[in-house]
Amino acid sequence: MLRQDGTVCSEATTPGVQQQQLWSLDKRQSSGCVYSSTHGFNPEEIREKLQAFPGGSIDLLKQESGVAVLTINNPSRMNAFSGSMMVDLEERVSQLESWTDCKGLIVQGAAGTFCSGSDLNAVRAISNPQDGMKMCMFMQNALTRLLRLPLISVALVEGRALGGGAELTTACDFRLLASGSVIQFVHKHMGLVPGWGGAARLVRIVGSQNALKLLGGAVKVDPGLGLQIGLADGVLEVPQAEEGADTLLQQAENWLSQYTKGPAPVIQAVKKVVLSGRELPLSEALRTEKDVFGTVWGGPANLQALASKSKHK
Ligand SMILES: CC[C@@H](C(=O)O)C(=O)SCCNC(=O)CCNC(=O)[C@H](O)C(C)(C)COP(=O)(O)OP(=O)(O)OC[C@H]1O[C@@H](n2cnc3c(N)ncnc32)[C@H](O)[C@@H]1OP(=O)(O)O
Repeated sequence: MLRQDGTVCSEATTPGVQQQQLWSLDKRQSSGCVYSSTHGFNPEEIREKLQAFPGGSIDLLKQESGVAVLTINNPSRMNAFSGSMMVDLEERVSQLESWTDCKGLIVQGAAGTFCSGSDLNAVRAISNPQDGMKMCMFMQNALTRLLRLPLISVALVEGRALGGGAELTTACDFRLLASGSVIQFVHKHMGLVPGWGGAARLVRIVGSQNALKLLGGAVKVDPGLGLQIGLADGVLEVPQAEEGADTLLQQAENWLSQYTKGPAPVIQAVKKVVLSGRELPLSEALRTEKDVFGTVWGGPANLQALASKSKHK
């Protein structure tokens, strides 16, 4: 399925799907539409419905460094996702898919907290099964595309990441937790289970036993537990008021820089080969790795490295 920006959405990412359905290499990016018209999914229809629930924004800052910052910005609602913010998120992901110099992404919340999930006012208004499923498919598409961006992403969790907010953290490659923060899959308290893809991704991050505990017990994951089970990849200290201390965002950028140092095409290729290794059956993953290898072999970065090595006789 061809999106407006020319990228291709796969019909489905079922095992055995051909590599070109997962991404179009000439577009140098992965695509991640899980649902399309064949699943009865009409994105225009759900976008219109979601736009009826305004409030807040998803702000994107693309930096010269190749690292972007995406901010969930609805502080009066603890950064809960209004309907219009869900549409905003899809748009920002499309912008990132078209950013050829991308290397990294930090996802954060505004005003000292991460995200408290869906806006409950919107949830009440679309609580019928049909609309709920459409919102679910819309957000699964958006978050799958987010995770499949050819860059290295990290969720910077300060304060609380609840419900859909907890699911959003799993749609990033890594999670950095500020001291005192909590990730909590509160869905059970709502008589729900994750619907934005958070359960499927959580099992792949922490394993099915830990995922069952976190979902079944609506467990509050603090930085210590997060490190212990692998949901947290690092813990950041909330800076005191003293002058000159690095902000949490600066700390997160410093942490991420160890993985985004180098030419953008090489960083993008690294993410693509890991993506295919994670999502494709072995033979297809090997073929994809060969294709991605071909995009960097003999490329500028490779030739420059060879030239510099040739001096070390
Ligand atoms: C697929 C998952 C998805 C879904 O099923 O669609 C979900 O995510 S369901 C929603 C899951 N989220 C929650 O259940 C969290 C609800 N919020 C809270 O539990 C608390 O607000 C808090 C986040 C723990 C913060 O508590 P506290 O510090 O006491 O502040 P307040 O509760 O007073 O919140 C301040 C302000 O923010 C509003 N708020 C907070 N969360 C949401 C939300 N998810 N939707 C809408 N509004 C939210 C809260 O109502 C307060 O507003 P005012 O009363 O107008 O001040």
